[in-house]
Amino acid sequence: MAASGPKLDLTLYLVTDSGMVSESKTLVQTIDEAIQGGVTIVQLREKTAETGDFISLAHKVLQVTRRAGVPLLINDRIDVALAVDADGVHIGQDDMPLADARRILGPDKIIGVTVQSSEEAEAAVRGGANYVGIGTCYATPTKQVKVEPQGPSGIRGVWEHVLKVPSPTHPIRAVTIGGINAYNAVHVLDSTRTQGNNIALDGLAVVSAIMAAEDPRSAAQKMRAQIRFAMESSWLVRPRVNLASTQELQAVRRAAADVFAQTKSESLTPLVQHITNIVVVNDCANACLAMGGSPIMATEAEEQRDLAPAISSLVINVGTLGKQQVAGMRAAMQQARLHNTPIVLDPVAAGATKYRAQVIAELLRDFGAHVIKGNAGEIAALAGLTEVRSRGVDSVGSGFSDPAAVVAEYSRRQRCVVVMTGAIDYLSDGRSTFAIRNGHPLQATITGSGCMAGTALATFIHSMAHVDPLIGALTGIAAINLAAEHAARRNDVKGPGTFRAAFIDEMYNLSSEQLYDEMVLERLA
Ligand SMILES: Nc1ncnc2c1ncn2[C@@H]1O[C@H](COP(=O)(O)OP(=O)(O)OP(=O)(O)O)[C@@H](O)[C@H]1O
Ligand SMILES: Cc1ncsc1CCO
Repeated sequence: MAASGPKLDLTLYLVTDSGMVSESKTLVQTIDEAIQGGVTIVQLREKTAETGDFISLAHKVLQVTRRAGVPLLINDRIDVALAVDADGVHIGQDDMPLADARRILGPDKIIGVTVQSSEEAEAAVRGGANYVGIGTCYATPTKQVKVEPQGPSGIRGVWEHVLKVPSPTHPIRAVTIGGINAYNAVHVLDSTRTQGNNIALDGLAVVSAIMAAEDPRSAAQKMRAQIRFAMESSWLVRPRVNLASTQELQAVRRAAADVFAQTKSESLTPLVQHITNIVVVNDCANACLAMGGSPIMATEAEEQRDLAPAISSLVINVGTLGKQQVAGMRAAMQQARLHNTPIVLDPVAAGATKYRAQVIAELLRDFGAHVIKGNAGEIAALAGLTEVRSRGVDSVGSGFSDPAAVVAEYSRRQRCVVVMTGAIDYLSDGRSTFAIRNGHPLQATITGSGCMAGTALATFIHSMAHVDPLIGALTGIAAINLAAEHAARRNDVKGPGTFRAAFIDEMYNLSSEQLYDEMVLERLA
Protein backbone atom coordinates (compact mmCIF):
# COMPACT_ATOMS: atom_id res chain seq x y z
CA MET A 1 0.00 0.00 0.00
CA ALA A 2 1.10 3.57 -0.56
CA ALA A 3 3.42 3.98 2.39
CA SER A 4 3.83 7.69 1.84
CA GLY A 5 0.61 8.60 0.04
CA PRO A 6 -2.94 8.99 1.36
CA LYS A 7 -4.59 6.11 3.17
CA LEU A 8 -6.36 3.50 1.03
CA ASP A 9 -10.03 3.71 2.01
CA LEU A 10 -12.31 2.06 -0.54
CA THR A 11 -15.61 2.86 1.20
CA LEU A 12 -16.95 5.09 -1.57
CA TYR A 13 -14.90 4.77 -4.71
CA LEU A 14 -15.58 7.25 -7.51
CA VAL A 15 -14.71 6.28 -11.06
CA THR A 16 -14.88 9.36 -13.27
CA ASP A 17 -16.51 9.74 -16.65
CA SER A 18 -16.15 13.21 -18.13
CA GLY A 19 -18.91 12.53 -20.65
CA MET A 20 -21.50 12.41 -17.87
CA VAL A 21 -20.72 15.60 -16.04
CA SER A 22 -23.60 18.06 -15.74
CA GLU A 23 -23.36 20.99 -18.19
CA SER A 24 -23.13 23.47 -15.36
CA LYS A 25 -19.91 21.94 -13.95
CA THR A 26 -16.40 20.96 -14.91
CA LEU A 27 -15.04 17.48 -14.25
CA VAL A 28 -12.71 18.85 -11.57
CA GLN A 29 -15.60 20.64 -9.82
CA THR A 30 -17.66 17.45 -9.90
CA ILE A 31 -14.82 15.47 -8.33
CA ASP A 32 -14.25 18.17 -5.73
CA GLU A 33 -17.92 18.26 -4.70
CA ALA A 34 -18.10 14.46 -4.67
CA ILE A 35 -15.15 14.34 -2.28
CA GLN A 36 -16.84 16.92 -0.05
CA GLY A 37 -19.85 14.59 -0.02
CA GLY A 38 -17.78 11.63 1.18
CA VAL A 39 -15.94 9.98 -1.73
CA THR A 40 -12.87 8.26 -0.26
CA ILE A 41 -10.87 7.40 -3.41
CA VAL A 42 -10.94 8.62 -7.01
CA GLN A 43 -10.03 6.84 -10.22
CA LEU A 44 -9.54 9.14 -13.18
CA ARG A 45 -10.74 7.35 -16.26
CA GLU A 46 -10.20 9.03 -19.63
CA LYS A 47 -10.47 6.46 -22.35
CA THR A 48 -10.07 8.82 -25.30
CA ALA A 49 -7.97 11.76 -24.05
CA GLU A 50 -4.65 12.62 -25.71
CA THR A 51 -1.69 12.01 -23.42
CA GLY A 52 -0.94 15.70 -22.87
CA ASP A 53 -4.55 16.54 -22.06
CA PHE A 54 -4.82 13.56 -19.72
CA ILE A 55 -1.68 14.66 -17.85
CA SER A 56 -2.83 18.24 -17.47
CA LEU A 57 -6.26 17.09 -16.25
CA ALA A 58 -4.62 14.66 -13.82
CA HIS A 59 -2.51 17.51 -12.39
CA LYS A 60 -5.66 19.52 -11.70
CA VAL A 61 -7.52 16.58 -10.17
CA LEU A 62 -4.51 15.73 -8.05
CA GLN A 63 -4.59 19.21 -6.48
CA VAL A 64 -8.16 18.53 -5.35
CA THR A 65 -7.55 15.00 -4.10
CA ARG A 66 -4.30 15.86 -2.30
CA ARG A 67 -5.99 18.75 -0.50
CA ALA A 68 -8.65 16.31 0.74
CA GLY A 69 -6.18 13.52 1.57
CA VAL A 70 -7.93 11.18 -0.84
CA PRO A 71 -5.91 8.88 -3.14
CA LEU A 72 -6.03 9.44 -6.89
CA LEU A 73 -5.57 6.45 -9.17
CA ILE A 74 -5.19 6.64 -12.92
CA ASN A 75 -7.11 4.21 -15.07
CA ASP A 76 -4.92 2.11 -17.32
CA ARG A 77 -2.24 4.76 -18.14
CA ILE A 78 0.84 4.04 -16.07
CA ASP A 79 2.73 6.71 -17.98
CA VAL A 80 0.20 9.33 -16.86
CA ALA A 81 0.33 8.08 -13.27
CA LEU A 82 4.14 8.37 -13.31
CA ALA A 83 4.09 11.78 -14.96
CA VAL A 84 1.90 13.35 -12.26
CA ASP A 85 3.07 11.12 -9.39
CA ALA A 86 -0.47 9.87 -8.75
CA ASP A 87 -1.11 7.49 -5.86
CA GLY A 88 -1.50 4.50 -8.13
CA VAL A 89 -3.24 2.94 -11.08
CA HIS A 90 -6.23 0.80 -11.81
CA ILE A 91 -5.80 -1.77 -14.55
CA GLY A 92 -8.20 -4.02 -16.43
CA GLN A 93 -7.56 -7.49 -17.77
CA ASP A 94 -6.59 -6.10 -21.20
CA ASP A 95 -4.25 -3.43 -19.83
CA MET A 96 -0.58 -3.70 -18.85
CA PRO A 97 0.07 -6.92 -16.87
CA LEU A 98 0.03 -6.48 -13.10
CA ALA A 99 3.64 -7.69 -12.68
CA ASP A 100 4.91 -5.06 -15.11
CA ALA A 101 2.82 -2.34 -13.52
CA ARG A 102 4.16 -3.24 -10.08
CA ARG A 103 7.75 -3.31 -11.30
CA ILE A 104 7.41 0.11 -12.90
CA LEU A 105 5.50 1.76 -10.06
CA GLY A 106 7.30 0.15 -7.13
CA PRO A 107 5.92 -1.35 -3.94
CA ASP A 108 4.39 1.79 -2.47
CA LYS A 109 1.90 2.73 -5.15
CA ILE A 110 -1.65 1.44 -5.07
CA ILE A 111 -2.55 -0.98 -7.83
CA GLY A 112 -6.10 -2.16 -8.33
CA VAL A 113 -7.28 -4.70 -10.86
CA THR A 114 -10.68 -5.29 -12.42
CA VAL A 115 -11.67 -8.95 -12.11
CA GLN A 116 -14.70 -10.75 -13.46
CA SER A 117 -14.08 -14.24 -12.14
CA SER A 118 -12.48 -16.14 -9.29
CA GLU A 119 -9.55 -17.09 -11.54
CA GLU A 120 -8.82 -13.48 -12.47
CA ALA A 121 -9.22 -12.46 -8.85
CA GLU A 122 -6.83 -15.14 -7.65
CA ALA A 123 -4.19 -14.06 -10.17
CA ALA A 124 -4.55 -10.43 -9.06
CA VAL A 125 -4.22 -11.29 -5.37
CA ARG A 126 -1.22 -13.53 -5.91
CA GLY A 127 0.32 -10.87 -8.15
CA GLY A 128 0.25 -8.35 -5.30
CA ALA A 129 -2.68 -6.12 -6.24
CA ASN A 130 -3.78 -3.85 -3.38
CA TYR A 131 -7.43 -4.37 -4.19
CA VAL A 132 -9.70 -5.96 -6.74
CA GLY A 133 -12.71 -4.30 -8.36
CA ILE A 134 -15.14 -7.18 -8.84
CA GLY A 135 -17.43 -6.64 -11.77
CA THR A 136 -19.90 -6.45 -13.21
CA CYS A 137 -22.62 -6.29 -10.60
CA TYR A 138 -25.43 -4.84 -12.70
CA ALA A 139 -25.80 -3.86 -16.33
CA THR A 140 -24.94 -0.24 -16.81
CA PRO A 141 -25.04 2.19 -19.68
CA THR A 142 -21.68 3.68 -18.61
CA LYS A 143 -19.42 0.99 -19.95
CA GLN A 144 -19.64 -1.50 -22.75
CA VAL A 145 -19.99 -4.63 -20.69
CA LYS A 146 -18.03 -7.51 -22.14
CA VAL A 147 -19.16 -9.94 -19.47
CA GLU A 148 -22.73 -10.62 -18.37
CA PRO A 149 -23.58 -8.82 -15.13
CA GLN A 150 -23.34 -11.33 -12.32
CA GLY A 151 -25.61 -9.74 -9.73
CA PRO A 152 -24.65 -9.61 -6.05
CA SER A 153 -24.67 -13.40 -5.65
CA GLY A 154 -22.07 -13.81 -8.41
CA ILE A 155 -19.97 -11.04 -6.91
CA ARG A 156 -20.16 -12.78 -3.53
CA GLY A 157 -18.80 -15.98 -5.08
CA VAL A 158 -15.71 -14.14 -6.33
CA TRP A 159 -15.31 -12.28 -3.01
CA GLU A 160 -15.46 -15.52 -1.02
CA HIS A 161 -12.74 -16.90 -3.28
CA VAL A 162 -10.60 -13.76 -2.93
CA LEU A 163 -10.57 -14.14 0.84
CA LYS A 164 -9.19 -17.66 0.57
CA VAL A 165 -6.20 -16.69 -1.56
CA PRO A 166 -3.04 -15.88 0.38
CA SER A 167 -1.88 -12.39 -0.50
CA PRO A 168 1.91 -11.97 -0.72
CA THR A 169 2.28 -8.53 0.79
CA HIS A 170 -0.87 -7.03 2.28
CA PRO A 171 -4.46 -7.99 3.11
CA ILE A 172 -6.46 -7.86 -0.09
CA ARG A 173 -9.41 -5.54 -0.33
CA ALA A 174 -12.32 -5.46 -2.71
CA VAL A 175 -15.09 -3.33 -4.10
CA THR A 176 -17.75 -4.17 -6.62
CA ILE A 177 -18.68 -2.05 -9.61
CA GLY A 178 -21.48 -1.85 -12.14
CA GLY A 179 -24.81 -0.07 -11.79
CA ILE A 180 -24.40 0.66 -8.08
CA ASN A 181 -26.47 3.53 -6.71
CA ALA A 182 -28.11 4.72 -3.50
CA TYR A 183 -31.11 2.44 -4.13
CA ASN A 184 -29.19 -0.80 -4.32
CA ALA A 185 -26.12 -0.04 -2.16
CA VAL A 186 -27.42 -1.68 1.02
CA HIS A 187 -28.76 -4.70 -0.86
CA VAL A 188 -25.45 -5.14 -2.67
CA LEU A 189 -23.39 -4.85 0.52
CA ASP A 190 -25.71 -7.12 2.51
CA SER A 191 -25.95 -9.80 -0.10
CA THR A 192 -22.26 -9.87 -0.98
CA ARG A 193 -21.30 -10.55 2.66
CA THR A 194 -19.61 -13.94 2.85
CA GLN A 195 -21.96 -16.74 3.81
CA GLY A 196 -19.91 -18.15 6.64
CA ASN A 197 -18.79 -15.12 8.60
CA ASN A 198 -20.54 -12.12 7.08
CA ILE A 199 -17.42 -10.36 5.86
CA ALA A 200 -18.44 -7.32 3.83
CA LEU A 201 -16.73 -5.87 0.79
CA ASP A 202 -14.56 -2.87 1.62
CA GLY A 203 -16.75 -0.52 -0.34
CA LEU A 204 -18.64 0.24 -3.52
CA ALA A 205 -17.45 1.80 -6.76
CA VAL A 206 -19.82 4.16 -8.52
CA VAL A 207 -19.80 6.09 -11.75
CA SER A 208 -23.09 7.57 -12.92
CA ALA A 209 -24.77 7.76 -9.51
CA ILE A 210 -22.33 10.57 -8.70
CA MET A 211 -20.80 11.71 -12.00
CA ALA A 212 -24.16 12.35 -13.67
CA ALA A 213 -25.79 13.92 -10.60
CA GLU A 214 -26.84 17.57 -10.70
CA ASP A 215 -25.55 17.79 -7.14
CA PRO A 216 -22.58 15.40 -6.83
CA ARG A 217 -21.99 16.36 -3.23
CA SER A 218 -25.42 15.34 -2.04
CA ALA A 219 -25.33 12.24 -4.28
CA ALA A 220 -22.09 11.20 -2.57
CA GLN A 221 -23.56 11.99 0.86
CA LYS A 222 -26.56 9.75 0.11
CA MET A 223 -24.27 6.94 -0.99
CA ARG A 224 -22.12 7.33 2.11
CA ALA A 225 -25.17 7.19 4.38
CA GLN A 226 -26.38 3.99 2.71
CA ILE A 227 -22.94 2.40 2.91
CA ARG A 228 -22.59 3.40 6.57
CA PHE A 229 -25.95 1.82 7.33
CA ALA A 230 -24.96 -1.43 5.61
CA MET A 231 -21.53 -1.57 7.22
CA GLU A 232 -22.54 -0.61 10.74
CA SER A 233 -26.20 -1.54 11.19
CA SER A 234 -26.83 -4.44 8.86
CA TRP A 235 -29.26 -6.79 10.56
CA LEU A 236 -27.06 -9.61 9.33
CA VAL A 237 -24.41 -8.70 11.87
CA ARG A 238 -26.53 -7.15 14.60
CA PRO A 239 -26.67 -8.86 17.96
CA ARG A 240 -30.18 -9.93 18.85
CA VAL A 241 -32.24 -11.86 21.40
CA ASN A 242 -29.82 -14.06 23.29
CA LEU A 243 -30.57 -17.40 21.73
CA ALA A 244 -27.81 -19.12 23.62
CA SER A 245 -29.53 -18.83 26.97
CA THR A 246 -31.12 -21.88 28.57
CA GLN A 247 -34.38 -19.96 28.67
CA GLU A 248 -34.06 -19.50 24.94
CA LEU A 249 -37.52 -20.52 23.77
CA GLN A 250 -39.25 -18.47 26.44
CA ALA A 251 -37.06 -15.53 25.49
CA VAL A 252 -38.03 -15.86 21.85
CA ARG A 253 -41.73 -16.24 22.73
CA ARG A 254 -41.46 -13.21 25.01
CA ALA A 255 -39.79 -11.17 22.26
CA ALA A 256 -42.54 -12.19 19.83
CA ALA A 257 -45.28 -11.34 22.34
CA ASP A 258 -43.64 -7.93 22.87
CA VAL A 259 -43.55 -7.19 19.14
CA PHE A 260 -47.20 -8.26 18.97
CA ALA A 261 -48.20 -6.01 21.88
CA GLN A 262 -46.32 -3.00 20.49
CA THR A 263 -47.86 -3.45 17.08
CA LYS A 264 -51.35 -3.74 18.50
CA SER A 265 -50.93 -0.70 20.71
CA GLU A 266 -52.59 2.40 19.41
CA SER A 267 -49.42 4.43 19.48
CA LEU A 268 -47.94 2.36 16.69
CA THR A 269 -49.97 1.62 13.61
CA PRO A 270 -47.57 0.38 10.97
CA LEU A 271 -48.46 1.49 7.48
CA VAL A 272 -48.14 -1.65 5.39
CA GLN A 273 -47.85 -1.05 1.66
CA HIS A 274 -48.96 -3.99 -0.46
CA ILE A 275 -48.60 -4.74 -4.09
CA THR A 276 -50.47 -7.99 -3.99
CA ASN A 277 -52.69 -10.11 -6.15
CA ILE A 278 -56.26 -9.26 -7.09
CA VAL A 279 -57.59 -12.48 -5.54
CA VAL A 280 -56.69 -11.64 -1.97
CA VAL A 281 -56.33 -7.90 -1.85
CA ASN A 282 -59.34 -7.24 0.36
CA ASP A 283 -58.63 -10.11 2.75
CA CYS A 284 -55.06 -8.92 3.18
CA ALA A 285 -56.17 -5.35 3.87
CA ASN A 286 -58.59 -6.57 6.53
CA ALA A 287 -56.06 -8.97 8.04
CA CYS A 288 -53.57 -6.12 8.30
CA LEU A 289 -56.13 -3.91 10.06
CA ALA A 290 -57.13 -6.71 12.40
CA MET A 291 -53.52 -7.20 13.49
CA GLY A 292 -52.95 -3.54 14.28
CA GLY A 293 -51.60 -2.31 10.97
CA SER A 294 -52.88 0.16 8.45
CA PRO A 295 -52.93 -1.27 4.93
CA ILE A 296 -52.39 0.62 1.73
CA MET A 297 -52.60 -1.07 -1.64
CA ALA A 298 -50.88 1.39 -3.99
CA THR A 299 -49.75 -0.22 -7.19
CA GLU A 300 -48.60 2.51 -9.58
CA ALA A 301 -44.89 3.15 -10.06
CA GLU A 302 -45.53 6.91 -10.04
CA GLU A 303 -46.81 6.97 -6.47
CA GLN A 304 -44.09 4.96 -4.78
CA ARG A 305 -41.71 7.84 -4.15
CA ASP A 306 -44.38 9.91 -2.37
CA LEU A 307 -45.46 6.99 -0.25
CA ALA A 308 -42.04 5.65 0.66
CA PRO A 309 -41.12 7.93 3.58
CA ALA A 310 -44.33 7.04 5.42
CA ILE A 311 -44.55 3.29 4.95
CA SER A 312 -43.41 0.84 7.61
CA SER A 313 -43.07 -2.28 5.49
CA LEU A 314 -43.73 -3.50 1.97
CA VAL A 315 -45.42 -6.68 0.77
CA ILE A 316 -44.58 -7.79 -2.75
CA ASN A 317 -46.87 -10.64 -3.77
CA VAL A 318 -46.58 -11.88 -7.35
CA GLY A 319 -49.88 -13.81 -7.38
CA THR A 320 -51.36 -12.03 -10.37
CA LEU A 321 -48.66 -10.30 -12.38
CA GLY A 322 -49.30 -7.59 -14.91
CA LYS A 323 -46.56 -5.59 -16.63
CA GLN A 324 -47.72 -2.40 -14.96
CA GLN A 325 -47.79 -4.11 -11.60
CA VAL A 326 -44.21 -5.29 -12.06
CA ALA A 327 -43.18 -1.70 -12.78
CA GLY A 328 -44.95 -0.69 -9.56
CA MET A 329 -43.13 -3.44 -7.63
CA ARG A 330 -39.76 -2.35 -8.94
CA ALA A 331 -40.41 1.28 -8.03
CA ALA A 332 -41.71 0.31 -4.57
CA MET A 333 -38.77 -1.98 -3.84
CA GLN A 334 -36.30 0.65 -4.99
CA GLN A 335 -37.83 3.18 -2.61
CA ALA A 336 -38.03 0.65 0.20
CA ARG A 337 -34.31 -0.01 -0.17
CA LEU A 338 -33.54 3.71 -0.10
CA HIS A 339 -35.49 4.06 3.16
CA ASN A 340 -34.37 0.73 4.65
CA THR A 341 -37.98 -0.39 4.85
CA PRO A 342 -38.50 -4.13 5.38
CA ILE A 343 -39.56 -6.00 2.24
CA VAL A 344 -41.59 -9.22 2.40
CA LEU A 345 -41.63 -11.15 -0.87
CA ASP A 346 -44.37 -13.69 -1.49
CA PRO A 347 -43.37 -15.69 -4.58
CA VAL A 348 -46.84 -17.10 -5.27
CA ALA A 349 -46.75 -20.00 -7.74
CA ALA A 350 -43.04 -19.38 -8.37
CA GLY A 351 -42.63 -22.58 -10.34
CA ALA A 352 -45.84 -22.36 -12.36
CA THR A 353 -44.62 -20.25 -15.28
CA LYS A 354 -41.27 -19.16 -16.70
CA TYR A 355 -42.39 -15.53 -16.75
CA ARG A 356 -43.16 -15.59 -13.04
CA ALA A 357 -39.86 -17.30 -12.24
CA GLN A 358 -37.99 -14.67 -14.24
CA VAL A 359 -39.78 -11.72 -12.62
CA ILE A 360 -39.06 -13.11 -9.15
CA ALA A 361 -35.39 -13.80 -9.98
CA GLU A 362 -34.97 -10.25 -11.26
CA LEU A 363 -36.64 -8.71 -8.22
CA LEU A 364 -34.38 -10.74 -5.93
CA ARG A 365 -31.26 -9.90 -7.91
CA ASP A 366 -31.99 -6.18 -8.06
CA PHE A 367 -33.56 -5.52 -4.66
CA GLY A 368 -33.47 -8.67 -2.56
CA ALA A 369 -35.94 -9.00 0.30
CA HIS A 370 -35.77 -9.12 4.06
CA VAL A 371 -38.20 -12.03 4.19
CA ILE A 372 -39.18 -14.56 1.54
CA LYS A 373 -42.30 -16.54 2.40
CA GLY A 374 -43.66 -19.41 0.40
CA ASN A 375 -45.13 -22.87 0.63
CA ALA A 376 -42.82 -25.85 0.07
CA GLY A 377 -43.46 -25.91 -3.68
CA GLU A 378 -42.64 -22.21 -4.01
CA ILE A 379 -39.46 -22.45 -1.95
CA ALA A 380 -38.43 -25.53 -3.97
CA ALA A 381 -38.89 -23.62 -7.22
CA LEU A 382 -36.89 -20.63 -5.96
CA ALA A 383 -34.09 -22.74 -4.53
CA GLY A 384 -33.93 -24.94 -7.64
CA LEU A 385 -34.89 -28.10 -5.73
CA THR A 386 -36.96 -30.86 -7.32
CA GLU A 387 -37.90 -32.82 -4.21
CA VAL A 388 -41.18 -30.91 -3.86
CA ARG A 389 -43.37 -29.89 -6.76
CA SER A 390 -46.31 -27.58 -7.03
CA ARG A 391 -49.46 -27.31 -9.03
CA GLY A 392 -50.60 -23.74 -9.65
CA VAL A 393 -50.51 -21.92 -6.33
CA ASP A 394 -50.42 -25.11 -4.24
CA SER A 395 -47.59 -27.27 -3.01
CA VAL A 396 -48.05 -30.98 -3.83
CA GLY A 397 -47.14 -33.92 -1.61
CA SER A 398 -45.82 -34.15 1.90
CA GLY A 399 -42.99 -31.64 1.66
CA PHE A 400 -39.25 -31.89 2.13
CA SER A 401 -37.58 -34.72 4.01
CA ASP A 402 -35.41 -32.11 5.79
CA PRO A 403 -37.36 -28.84 5.70
CA ALA A 404 -35.17 -27.18 8.34
CA ALA A 405 -32.06 -27.66 6.21
CA VAL A 406 -33.86 -26.31 3.14
CA VAL A 407 -34.95 -23.05 4.81
CA ALA A 408 -31.60 -22.56 6.55
CA GLU A 409 -29.63 -23.14 3.37
CA TYR A 410 -31.87 -20.95 1.21
CA SER A 411 -31.81 -18.24 3.86
CA ARG A 412 -28.01 -18.24 3.85
CA ARG A 413 -28.01 -18.05 0.09
CA GLN A 414 -30.45 -15.16 -0.09
CA ARG A 415 -29.21 -13.35 3.03
CA CYS A 416 -32.77 -12.99 4.29
CA VAL A 417 -35.28 -14.66 6.57
CA VAL A 418 -37.01 -17.57 4.85
CA VAL A 419 -40.45 -18.74 5.96
CA MET A 420 -41.81 -21.99 4.55
CA THR A 421 -45.48 -22.49 5.32
CA GLY A 422 -47.53 -25.65 5.59
CA ALA A 423 -49.06 -27.74 8.37
CA ILE A 424 -45.83 -26.94 10.20
CA ASP A 425 -44.12 -23.63 9.43
CA TYR A 426 -40.33 -23.44 9.21
CA LEU A 427 -38.47 -20.18 9.69
CA SER A 428 -34.76 -19.43 9.44
CA ASP A 429 -32.45 -16.46 9.24
CA GLY A 430 -29.50 -18.68 8.38
CA ARG A 431 -28.26 -18.52 11.97
CA SER A 432 -31.24 -20.04 13.78
CA THR A 433 -34.05 -22.21 12.51
CA PHE A 434 -37.45 -22.68 14.15
CA ALA A 435 -40.64 -24.60 13.60
CA ILE A 436 -44.07 -23.31 14.60
CA ARG A 437 -46.66 -26.00 15.11
CA ASN A 438 -49.79 -23.93 15.21
CA GLY A 439 -52.56 -23.38 12.70
CA HIS A 440 -55.54 -25.32 11.42
CA PRO A 441 -56.33 -27.35 8.28
CA LEU A 442 -59.18 -24.92 7.55
CA GLN A 443 -56.49 -22.42 6.53
CA ALA A 444 -55.76 -24.56 3.51
CA THR A 445 -59.44 -24.52 2.50
CA ILE A 446 -59.59 -20.81 1.77
CA THR A 447 -57.67 -18.94 -0.86
CA GLY A 448 -55.11 -16.43 0.33
CA SER A 449 -54.22 -17.84 3.73
CA GLY A 450 -50.59 -17.83 2.59
CA CYS A 451 -50.98 -14.27 1.31
CA MET A 452 -52.45 -13.22 4.67
CA ALA A 453 -49.47 -14.86 6.35
CA GLY A 454 -47.30 -12.57 4.19
CA THR A 455 -49.34 -9.60 5.36
CA ALA A 456 -48.85 -10.71 8.96
CA LEU A 457 -45.08 -10.89 8.48
CA ALA A 458 -44.99 -7.37 7.12
CA THR A 459 -47.32 -6.04 9.81
CA PHE A 460 -45.03 -7.25 12.58
CA ILE A 461 -41.72 -6.54 10.83
CA HIS A 462 -42.40 -2.84 10.62
CA SER A 463 -38.92 -1.47 11.15
CA MET A 464 -35.49 -2.85 10.33
CA ALA A 465 -34.05 -0.79 13.15
CA HIS A 466 -36.45 -1.91 15.88
CA VAL A 467 -37.70 -5.35 14.96
CA ASP A 468 -35.42 -8.32 14.37
CA PRO A 469 -36.87 -9.76 11.14
CA LEU A 470 -36.75 -13.32 12.47
CA ILE A 471 -38.61 -12.37 15.65
CA GLY A 472 -41.09 -10.33 13.61
CA ALA A 473 -41.59 -13.30 11.30
CA LEU A 474 -42.18 -15.68 14.22
CA THR A 475 -44.71 -13.18 15.59
CA GLY A 476 -46.56 -12.94 12.29
CA ILE A 477 -46.81 -16.69 11.75
CA ALA A 478 -47.82 -17.35 15.34
CA ALA A 479 -50.48 -14.63 15.20
CA ILE A 480 -52.08 -15.86 12.01
CA ASN A 481 -52.01 -19.50 13.07
CA LEU A 482 -53.41 -18.88 16.54
CA ALA A 483 -56.18 -16.78 15.01
CA ALA A 484 -56.97 -19.76 12.76
CA GLU A 485 -57.05 -22.15 15.73
CA HIS A 486 -59.35 -19.83 17.66
CA ALA A 487 -61.63 -19.36 14.66
CA ALA A 488 -61.81 -23.10 13.96
CA ARG A 489 -62.95 -23.71 17.55
CA ARG A 490 -65.93 -21.40 17.22
CA ASN A 491 -69.40 -22.93 17.03
CA ASP A 492 -70.46 -20.55 14.31
CA VAL A 493 -67.71 -21.76 11.99
CA LYS A 494 -69.22 -24.37 9.69
CA GLY A 495 -66.76 -24.43 6.82
CA PRO A 496 -64.48 -22.22 4.68
CA GLY A 497 -66.93 -19.32 4.28
CA THR A 498 -67.68 -18.81 7.94
CA PHE A 499 -64.06 -19.63 8.80
CA ARG A 500 -62.85 -16.81 6.56
CA ALA A 501 -64.86 -14.21 8.48
CA ALA A 502 -64.08 -15.71 11.89
CA PHE A 503 -60.38 -15.84 10.98
CA ILE A 504 -60.27 -12.03 10.64
CA ASP A 505 -62.26 -11.64 13.89
CA GLU A 506 -59.79 -13.79 15.79
CA MET A 507 -56.78 -11.90 14.41
CA TYR A 508 -58.45 -8.87 15.91
CA ASN A 509 -59.26 -10.56 19.24
CA LEU A 510 -55.90 -12.27 19.81
CA SER A 511 -53.93 -10.98 22.80
CA SER A 512 -50.18 -10.93 23.36
CA GLU A 513 -50.64 -13.17 26.42
CA GLN A 514 -52.41 -15.77 24.29
CA LEU A 515 -49.65 -15.52 21.72
CA TYR A 516 -47.03 -16.10 24.40
CA ASP A 517 -48.91 -18.99 26.03
CA GLU A 518 -50.17 -20.83 22.98
CA MET A 519 -47.35 -20.46 20.48
CA VAL A 520 -45.88 -23.93 19.88
CA LEU A 521 -42.30 -23.15 19.06
CA GLU A 522 -39.44 -25.51 18.46
CA ARG A 523 -35.82 -24.67 17.87
CA LEU A 524 -34.37 -26.85 15.12
CA ALA A 525 -30.92 -25.40 14.63
N1 LIG B 1 -52.87 -28.38 7.60
C1 LIG B 1 -52.53 -27.25 8.22
N2 LIG B 1 -52.46 -27.22 9.56
C2 LIG B 1 -52.10 -26.11 10.20
N3 LIG B 1 -51.83 -24.95 9.57
C3 LIG B 1 -51.88 -24.90 8.24
C4 LIG B 1 -52.23 -26.04 7.49
N4 LIG B 1 -52.20 -25.72 6.19
C5 LIG B 1 -51.83 -24.42 6.12
N5 LIG B 1 -51.64 -23.91 7.36
C6 LIG B 1 -51.25 -22.54 7.68
O1 LIG B 1 -51.80 -21.68 6.69
C7 LIG B 1 -50.95 -20.62 6.37
C8 LIG B 1 -50.72 -20.60 4.89
O2 LIG B 1 -49.90 -21.68 4.53
P1 LIG B 1 -50.01 -22.45 3.15
O3 LIG B 1 -48.79 -23.27 3.06
O4 LIG B 1 -51.33 -23.12 3.04
O5 LIG B 1 -49.94 -21.22 2.16
P2 LIG B 1 -50.19 -21.13 0.60
O6 LIG B 1 -50.17 -22.47 -0.01
O7 LIG B 1 -49.24 -20.15 0.10
O8 LIG B 1 -51.63 -20.52 0.61
P3 LIG B 1 -52.42 -19.67 -0.53
O9 LIG B 1 -51.79 -19.97 -1.83
O10 LIG B 1 -53.83 -20.11 -0.41
O11 LIG B 1 -52.29 -18.24 -0.15
C9 LIG B 1 -49.70 -20.81 7.20
O12 LIG B 1 -49.71 -19.94 8.29
C10 LIG B 1 -49.77 -22.28 7.65
O13 LIG B 1 -49.23 -22.47 8.92
C1 LIG C 1 -55.73 -18.36 -6.53
C2 LIG C 1 -54.67 -17.40 -6.84
N1 LIG C 1 -54.22 -17.22 -8.11
C3 LIG C 1 -53.27 -16.32 -8.20
S1 LIG C 1 -52.90 -15.61 -6.72
C4 LIG C 1 -54.04 -16.57 -5.92
C5 LIG C 1 -54.28 -16.40 -4.46
C6 LIG C 1 -53.69 -17.45 -3.63
O1 LIG C 1 -52.36 -17.48 -3.65
